[in-house]
Amino acid sequence: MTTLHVRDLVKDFSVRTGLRRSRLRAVDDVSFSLAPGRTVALVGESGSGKSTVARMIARLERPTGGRITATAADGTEIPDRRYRDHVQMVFQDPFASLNPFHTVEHHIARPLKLHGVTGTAAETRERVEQLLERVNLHPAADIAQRRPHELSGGQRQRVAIARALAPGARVVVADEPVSMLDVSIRLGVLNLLARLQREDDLAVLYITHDLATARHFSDEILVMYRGRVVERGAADEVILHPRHPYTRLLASAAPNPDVSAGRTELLSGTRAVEPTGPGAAPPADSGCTFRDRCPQAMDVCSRPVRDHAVAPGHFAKCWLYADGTDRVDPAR
Ligand SMILES: Nc1ncnc2c1ncn2[C@@H]1O[C@H](COP(=O)(O)OP(=O)(O)OP(=O)(O)O)[C@@H](O)[C@H]1O
Repeated sequence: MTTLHVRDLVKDFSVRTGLRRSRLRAVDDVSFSLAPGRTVALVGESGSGKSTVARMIARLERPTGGRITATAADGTEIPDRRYRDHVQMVFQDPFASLNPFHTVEHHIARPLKLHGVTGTAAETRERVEQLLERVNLHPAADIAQRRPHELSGGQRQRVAIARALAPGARVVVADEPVSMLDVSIRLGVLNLLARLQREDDLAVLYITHDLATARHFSDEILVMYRGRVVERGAADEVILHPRHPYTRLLASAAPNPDVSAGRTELLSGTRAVEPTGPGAAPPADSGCTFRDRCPQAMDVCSRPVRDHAVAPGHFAKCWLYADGTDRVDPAR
């Protein structure tokens, strides 16, 4: 059992605008925990900082500030050298994440050997086949000898998932794991992740644009806008009763997220309300980052805003709720 703790995470990038260099705060003071058996969804439009959070968790980017730690069931911190045994990533693009020159077996055997999971060649081969069976790739012995171009996108993503599990990972960060796949196979891959999570009690961070699958596959949702988590709470609560004006805008731009309404709607995804580009984020601590687009902006919104409780376990980083009441939805 491994729990991931993300505390006060900040990432600044240096960006060139013409001849000048400026600082872009891509991730601004983000904190959350990923507990065993739980899925947290990180949602938001393009450029909100979701992938940067994922890349820092996967240690592909170094944080400018804050801390990411993993702890074992007894609360002791996992040492740096063992962090990658516990925390693994599934990337968006199954075509780019597998090396076209290597077989499936090579891709999965490598982490098994690197992380000391298996010793002999026979052991490794057996474990590779077990992992392929677990992700429903049959016949495993045959799939193991194929190269990525001989597999469909969905099969490749299953290989990527098997590879992530190979070191015995307990925390899986899935960054838009189905957005590049054919709509008809997305649900199968998400259901696979959900099953593996249940079986192994994994902690999963599911990064997506899609509010419908975020609601269906996660326990908790964090909504990011321009680097900040602007709303967080239980998945149903955030989707059915969004409080931050940005979440409301996202929800209104999304197809009906009622999962029972049917598979087509569940899979159709949300469109970005408006892409945010480099340099779009105002300087840190200069008030609400959404105020220039917010239909309910007030003078006070230029002042730094903290999380305000809007319901038990449900928070919005919004001045509308500063006095503890919901001025927008008084019925609740
Ligand atoms: N290496 C980099 N150098 C400079 N700016 C970067 C770099 N990586 C990301 N950014 C910027 O940081 C911001 C957040 O990007 P990020 O990719 O994390 O967003 P995202 O929410 O994951 O978007 P998408 O859904 O499109 O992947 C964007 O403005 C992006 O242009």
